[in-house]
Amino acid sequence: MDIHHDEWIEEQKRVDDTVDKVKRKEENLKASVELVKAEATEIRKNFWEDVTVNLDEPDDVAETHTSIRQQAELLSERERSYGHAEENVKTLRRLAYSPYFARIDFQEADEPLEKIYIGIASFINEKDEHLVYDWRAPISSIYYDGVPGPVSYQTPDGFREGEMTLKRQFLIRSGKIEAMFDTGMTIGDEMLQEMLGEKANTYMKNIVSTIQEEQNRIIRDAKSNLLFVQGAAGSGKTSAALQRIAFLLYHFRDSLQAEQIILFSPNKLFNSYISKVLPELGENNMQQTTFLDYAQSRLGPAFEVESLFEQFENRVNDELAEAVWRKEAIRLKGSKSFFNAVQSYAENVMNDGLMFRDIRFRGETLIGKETIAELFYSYGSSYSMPNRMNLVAKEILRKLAVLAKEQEKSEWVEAEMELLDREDYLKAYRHSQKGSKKEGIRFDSFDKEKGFLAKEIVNQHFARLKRMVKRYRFINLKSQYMDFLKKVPDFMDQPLLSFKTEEWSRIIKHTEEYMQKKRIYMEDLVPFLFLGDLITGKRSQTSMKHVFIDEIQDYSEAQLAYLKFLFPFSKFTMLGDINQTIYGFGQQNLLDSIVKLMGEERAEIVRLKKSYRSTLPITRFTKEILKGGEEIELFERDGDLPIVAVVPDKASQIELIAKQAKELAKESRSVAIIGKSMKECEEAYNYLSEKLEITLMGEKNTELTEGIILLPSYLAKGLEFDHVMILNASKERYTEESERTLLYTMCTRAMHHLYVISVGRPTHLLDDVPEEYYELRQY
Ligand SMILES: Nc1ncnc2c1ncn2[C@@H]1O[C@H](COP(=O)(O)OP(=O)(O)OP(=O)(O)O)[C@@H](O)[C@H]1O
Repeated sequence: MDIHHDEWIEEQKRVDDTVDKVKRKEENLKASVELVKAEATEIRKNFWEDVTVNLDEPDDVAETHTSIRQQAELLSERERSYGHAEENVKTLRRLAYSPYFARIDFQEADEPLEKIYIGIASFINEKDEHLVYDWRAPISSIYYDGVPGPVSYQTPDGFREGEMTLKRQFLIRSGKIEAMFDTGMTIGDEMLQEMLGEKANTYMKNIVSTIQEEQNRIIRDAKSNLLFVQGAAGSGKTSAALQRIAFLLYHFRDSLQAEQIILFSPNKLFNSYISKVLPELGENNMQQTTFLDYAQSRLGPAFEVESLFEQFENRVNDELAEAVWRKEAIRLKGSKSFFNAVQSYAENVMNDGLMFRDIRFRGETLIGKETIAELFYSYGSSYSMPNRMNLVAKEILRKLAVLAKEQEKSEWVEAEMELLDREDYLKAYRHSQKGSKKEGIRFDSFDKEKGFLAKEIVNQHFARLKRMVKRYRFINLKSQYMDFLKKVPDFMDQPLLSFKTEEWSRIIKHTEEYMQKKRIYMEDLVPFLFLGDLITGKRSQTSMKHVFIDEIQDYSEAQLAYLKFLFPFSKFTMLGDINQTIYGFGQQNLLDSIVKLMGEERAEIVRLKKSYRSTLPITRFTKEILKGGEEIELFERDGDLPIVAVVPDKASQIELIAKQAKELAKESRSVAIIGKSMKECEEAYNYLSEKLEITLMGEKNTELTEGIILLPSYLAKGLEFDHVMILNASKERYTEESERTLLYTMCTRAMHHLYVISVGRPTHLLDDVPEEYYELRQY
């Protein structure tokens, strides 16, 4: 809709006026930030002068303690308000750049017309008038949900109704209106076109100005315990999830902190890719992790989890014998029945069969595993598991104290005492002074000195044992898990899928061998940790209020069940696309199994069908790679046809990529060459790096690099690039039907240009794509 020139001038005047006020406030705030900063520095500098330190009498010690605490509190209060004020300055700076992106005119019956301007944060003038409303304020919801005409929105005091007489969108940069549209639609396409036509960045941007109606449902849902979003590639799942976090932090600002929200993302690159969205909206980032990292932290140093890289490479490089048996093992160990079997088994061993370790010292058994087992079973099953283990640990520690005493007289202690050098001796001596009320205590007899030193030596050696006991390391979890694997058919509520006994024994053998190397397969991670948690009674994370899981289609049922177990009181938001499965757990009815697993009554399902990331020709092409991709809706954005380039050999592939990538890089800093596996990428890198400036992204990389990058499919998950080139999508390279979703995921990373290169005949997965949807180039 055309907007009259006068009106444009009027609006620009209002922008100028708002920016002016924002800048003035920023200046004032900056001055007070400096003041608070100076105060904090002063307190820190004079910390010890301003506290009363006197340790003569117990009363003085208490007073000193209080004085230090008060001073520390004062300091942290100042530092907090400094941090807070600095955040506000940053928000004001962003508002000065672009104060708002929308205006709606709203009229309630018998009330004057209100002009509501909406931006990334609210801005109030000295007369307490809202010059800008936060996009999350209740009234702003009309902008996202409604079209001009009768509208209503919910406030904490109930519904308000009225008429929206105007809906206007702005694109403002550096205080200048660059574009302005009046729209009769929910969110006008012109604005969206503007946004989507922009170039990719190494960081994701926020979408507050153009949130779509169905995305808004995800963002503003404050009620559901389980919110499940099934959305096509590029439909804005991740974007909506992040805006949702910002919304929740605003809506529940008195009761919800960013640390009480955790997001599980597919890999570390993705973590950094999304890390700026919330800070840009003036919010702190939630906790962010990958399932692997999270699990590794629960596992501790005893085992190292198979990396993302190994997991994928082992499976896709079919020449590895491992690929064959693992597919089935992964399916089984990731099933809910298997997870349930862990629980039944754990209940069973509460009565009999728990495995312990001897507590050994200097090659001898101090407390035998049988003794520990006896001790454990002496506490009946009426004790809760955490209590029972706690009591066992206490009893072991008590026994250790007695044994330590006995050790003091042993020969090895004498021998060590003789070997003590002056340094060690002094250390022991100083230690003897610790906690002593009278300073300057002396070893007044040789025996006393000897006795003391002996005790010190034994204590030092026993400290490690005590630590292990406190961490329940007397439980032999590894053997227990192996025992479980052997007995699992007895605990499953359905037969072991297609396994024959000897096949199952082979899997157990492989698992054991791997664990002997202190490694653990990804599919063993959940059953192993869960078994450990049930046996030790480890607590789950009850304080987490929201758990977000992105790329849910790559989670097994067991992983999901485990997350539910870990976060029993959390609300879950899950985002996924069954068409982007790359690990192939084969969950066809992902949604059904999730709802069943989570057992949620208040479950909400939102489907996002429209794909925004790519140009229309790219989406049309990628949609055809899928069987049953009809559900995906195209967003009208012009662009070139994708190119399928057939080259005769690998050397010509390298030549072509080098040439094309150089061309593309001239107009964009975001060019990605995506290979199926890392092995393939490394191979290409060896040649390409001689011809052009290129970065190979590996598992260790935690940040996306600008320019031309080379990365394997599983690291490209969730990311997007202006231009994408797919490495060798040939008939030989993509043979299996199950790789359809993998190829789809890779191709859908492209925003503006897509090149699929094939050495020889392209994969059959492209057979159904109509010829007119791409340009075929034979080299
Ligand atoms: N309402 C919107 N306004 C502007 N841009 C949008 C909107 N929704 C999505 N986008 C853009 O579309 C692209 C894809 O979004 P996003 O990565 O959130 O999708 P996704 O569903 O998580 O994708 P995938 O599953 O393929 O990883 C991003 O560039 C995002 O900025």
